[in-house]
Amino acid sequence: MNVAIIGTGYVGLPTGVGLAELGHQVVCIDREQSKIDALQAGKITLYEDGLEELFRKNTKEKRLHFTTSMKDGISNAELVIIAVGTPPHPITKEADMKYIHAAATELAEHLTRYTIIATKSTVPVGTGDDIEILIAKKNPQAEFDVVSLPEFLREGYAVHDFFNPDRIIVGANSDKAKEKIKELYKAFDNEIPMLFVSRRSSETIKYASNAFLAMKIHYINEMANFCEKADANIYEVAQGMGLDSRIGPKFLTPGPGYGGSCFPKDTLAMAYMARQNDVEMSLITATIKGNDNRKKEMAERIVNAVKYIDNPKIAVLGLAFKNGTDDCRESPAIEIVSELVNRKYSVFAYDPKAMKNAETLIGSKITYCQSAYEAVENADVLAILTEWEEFKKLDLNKIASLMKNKTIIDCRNMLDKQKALSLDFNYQGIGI
Ligand SMILES: NC(=O)c1ccc[n+]([C@@H]2O[C@H](COP(=O)([O-])OP(=O)(O)OC[C@H]3O[C@@H](n4cnc5c(N)ncnc54)[C@H](O)[C@@H]3O)[C@@H](O)[C@H]2O)c1
Ligand SMILES: O=c1ccn([C@@H]2O[C@H](COP(=O)(O)OP(=O)(O)O[C@H]3O[C@H](CO)[C@@H](O)[C@H](O)[C@H]3O)[C@@H](O)[C@H]2O)c(=O)[nH]1
Repeated sequence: MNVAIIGTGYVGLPTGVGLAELGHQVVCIDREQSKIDALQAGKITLYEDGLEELFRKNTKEKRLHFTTSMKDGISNAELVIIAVGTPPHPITKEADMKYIHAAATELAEHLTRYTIIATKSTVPVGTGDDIEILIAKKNPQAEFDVVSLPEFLREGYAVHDFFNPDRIIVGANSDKAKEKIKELYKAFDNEIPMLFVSRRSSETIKYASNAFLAMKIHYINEMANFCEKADANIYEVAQGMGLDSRIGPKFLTPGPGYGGSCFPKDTLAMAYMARQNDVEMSLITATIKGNDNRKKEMAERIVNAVKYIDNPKIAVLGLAFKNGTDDCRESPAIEIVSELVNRKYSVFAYDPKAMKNAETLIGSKITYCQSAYEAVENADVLAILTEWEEFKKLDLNKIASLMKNKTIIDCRNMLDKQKALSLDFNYQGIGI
């Protein structure tokens, strides 16, 4: 099938690569010239495990193409996937639809035959209806169906999740459109559950899922606070809870709060939609507030460790919003570091993948180090903010010999608490 994807970012690129690998002819369109130039030159523009290899293979086998031209991309497509950003509106915090509306308007004039327009972007309920109106207005002759095809991939696992999704949700109001989406995923051989629902239900499923997962994290973070006071262990508690199949073991890992480009913005957007529809969603509102407080609490823990020291040095390990990605959007680590910088503390940070992106957000207000050990040298406190596997393997003896004052605030429980205590560290983990 000839597929065009508008928006070649964290969703658009892995989706394009994945669909090409399934055998489709894919054109990825982006308005950012430098991104398309790089991709055309064979340079991958974001880090995702396993992506580069498949990108190279499918480009070489001529199933994957890149362009900035909407005309070149759309005019041959049977299916157009919209994967542009839907960031929070700066004032209302609802999903800002300017990129979606622009994409729909720009694509409309190039529709030359029956085409499916599928939204993979996370979009508010009713967006499919708006897109229909925009396209029909711009190109009254166009024959098309608008489908909601929400994306559930996780950053860092984009390739894995593309090929092994828990489910494919299809919000389609016509049988022709349903058949086309079935054809798109034919290579999965019916092994992935595909749920056909109304377009509005599909749009809601995406927000309902993300808000629920965010709430689960907030819940376990509050439970971790309780465990710290009650001398219980959050991992034992989470394991015990997770054995109940109604609860499940996933998304019960405590930390410094959830971040990323999805949960923070999608919970805000869901809360906005609830207000618009005059529906109370107290759990979502409490989750948003609790998660904001969580990051402040973590910054406070670090400050408390150094507040009586003259010109303390703070070492930070991890800047990405989670492991496996270079993405720092809405990263709890960035918010915590920014709070420390605002309070004029000297921060020395290291992240295996995200330093370049972190620098675009924090600038030169902190020192970027080439390794974890360089960051901890002469430090008065070490704060671990991202759950990179390599932090688990750090040599605590070496850290003890490098630090000036031996305090660790381990917001991801990466280090061995007992070992740290035996080496006379003042060690604070989360919920343990
Ligand atoms: N990042 C994730 O893990 C993830 C997962 C599931 C769903 N989503 C949703 O998918 C959408 C995209 O997210 P993302 O993280 O990939 O965003 P992104 O910012 O990484 O990528 C969006 C791309 O769209 C391009 N773009 C914007 N308007 C355009 C236009 N009119 N024509 C051509 N290109 C245009 C931008 O230049 C950018 O490269 C969002 O709605 C997000 O909520 C994201
Ligand atoms: O038990 C957990 C799980 C996650 N997190 C944090 O939660 C955030 C989000 O993590 P994750 O869900 O793995 O990353 P995303 O890539 O943001 O993926 C989420 O957001 C995407 C965009 O909508 C969806 O497609 C995915 O299904 C959904 O998991 C990160 O800060 C994690 O550190 C925790 O603190 N504890």
